[in-house]
Amino acid sequence: MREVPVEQAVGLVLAHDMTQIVPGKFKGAAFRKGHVIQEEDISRLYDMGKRHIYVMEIDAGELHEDEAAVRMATALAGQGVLLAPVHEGKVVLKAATSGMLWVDKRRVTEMNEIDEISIATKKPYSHVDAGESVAGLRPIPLVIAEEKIAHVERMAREAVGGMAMIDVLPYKPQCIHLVTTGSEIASGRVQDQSGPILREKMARYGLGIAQQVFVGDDTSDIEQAIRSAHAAGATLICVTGGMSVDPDDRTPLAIRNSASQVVSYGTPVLPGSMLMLAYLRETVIFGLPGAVIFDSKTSFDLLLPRVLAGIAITKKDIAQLGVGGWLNA
Ligand SMILES: Nc1nc2c(c(=O)[nH]1)N[C@H]1C(S)=C(S)[C@@H](COP(=O)(O)OP(=O)(O)OC[C@H]3O[C@@H](n4cnc5c(N)ncnc54)[C@H](O)[C@@H]3O)O[C@H]1N2
Ligand code: MOO
Repeated sequence: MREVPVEQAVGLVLAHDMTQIVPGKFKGAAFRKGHVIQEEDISRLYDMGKRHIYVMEIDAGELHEDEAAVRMATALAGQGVLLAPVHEGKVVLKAATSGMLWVDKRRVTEMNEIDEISIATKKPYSHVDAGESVAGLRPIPLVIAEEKIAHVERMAREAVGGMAMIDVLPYKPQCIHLVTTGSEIASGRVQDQSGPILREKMARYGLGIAQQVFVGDDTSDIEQAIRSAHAAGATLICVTGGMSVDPDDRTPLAIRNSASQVVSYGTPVLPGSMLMLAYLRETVIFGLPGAVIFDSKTSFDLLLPRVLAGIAITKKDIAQLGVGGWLNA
C-alpha cells in the first residue's frame, strides 16, 4: 500500500472501500476496493474530504482483476460470443446470435483447476437466445499472477476444429418433416397432438415444419413415409408414436429398415427413454416416444440443439446424457 495525493492517483488501484455519507441522502461505498481511479473521480474524492488515498501496488508479473478478466474472456470467446464490459473483476459472455452453446468442456475444466481461476458456463449443447448470458468468468483475487492468465491463454490457443473454448453456433437451415404414426390418429379417433407440440417447439428455435404425414401402424407404410420425406429434401424427420413394446409398435423397425445408420434405440434419460436416433445419409431421423408429446422436457430437448447446429451425435454422446439425465423433479 502507498499513500498518494488524490490528483496523482488517476490510473492507480484503490486499496480499500471508501464510504461516502451525504446526510439524509446516501451512505455507502462510493468506491470499491480494487477500483481504478478515473479523472472524473477526483472531484468526488475532494467532496468526500480526501486529499490523499491509499493505492495498491501491482508489481511486474501481476495483473489487476479487471485486466485479467478481460484477457481471459478474450481468449475464451469464439464465434457468436460478445464480451460485456468488465465489472468488479468479472466479465460476462453473451450470445451474439441464437443457437447452440458450445463449450470445450475438457479444457475449461483444466483451466478451472488452475488456482484462483473461475470460469462458469451454462450447460454445453443447450439452446441460447441472442443477448442471453452464456458464461461469467473472473480471477478470484484482486491481483493475480500474470502467469496464470497466460496459462489460460495458451490453453485456449490449443483449441481444435475451428471452435474456441466457448462459441454460440447458429442453427443450419432445416427442412423438417413429421411422420405421425398410430391407427388411432390416422383414423381420427384421437386428435393429433404431436403436430402442434413439435410445431411450437421448433418455433422456439425459429424453425417451421415443412410437412406432416399421417400413417397407421404398418411397418412398410412408415418406412415409405420416411423415404418419401428424405426424397423430398427433409434434413430432419421426426417420427412419433409406436416406440415401445406393444405388438402394434412398429416405428423402431421401420426406422431401422430405412436408415443408413442407427446411432441408438433408447437413451439414458427419463422422460424420453424410448427415443431413437438414426441417420439416412445426412438426414437425421428421430423416433420420438410418447413422453415427447406429454412432458415439457425430455431426451429430445437435450439432443435437438446439437442436431440443429449440424453436430453429429454418437452413441457415446447419448451415453453421457445418463448422469444428470433424470429430468423430473
Ligand atoms: N411394458 C412396457 N410399457 C411401456 C414401455 C416399455 O418399454 N415397456 N414404455 C413406456 C414409454 S417410455 C412410453 S413413452 C409409452 C408409449 O410410447 P409410444 O411411443 O410407444 O407411444 P404410443 O403407444 O404410440 O402412444 C401412447 C399414447 O399416446 C397417444 N398418442 C400417440 N401419438 C399421439 C399423437 N400424435 N397425438 C395424440 N396422442 C398420441 C396414443 O394414442 C396412446 O394413448 O409406453 C410406455 N409403456
Ligand atoms: O420413452 Mo418414454 O418417452 O420415457 O416416457
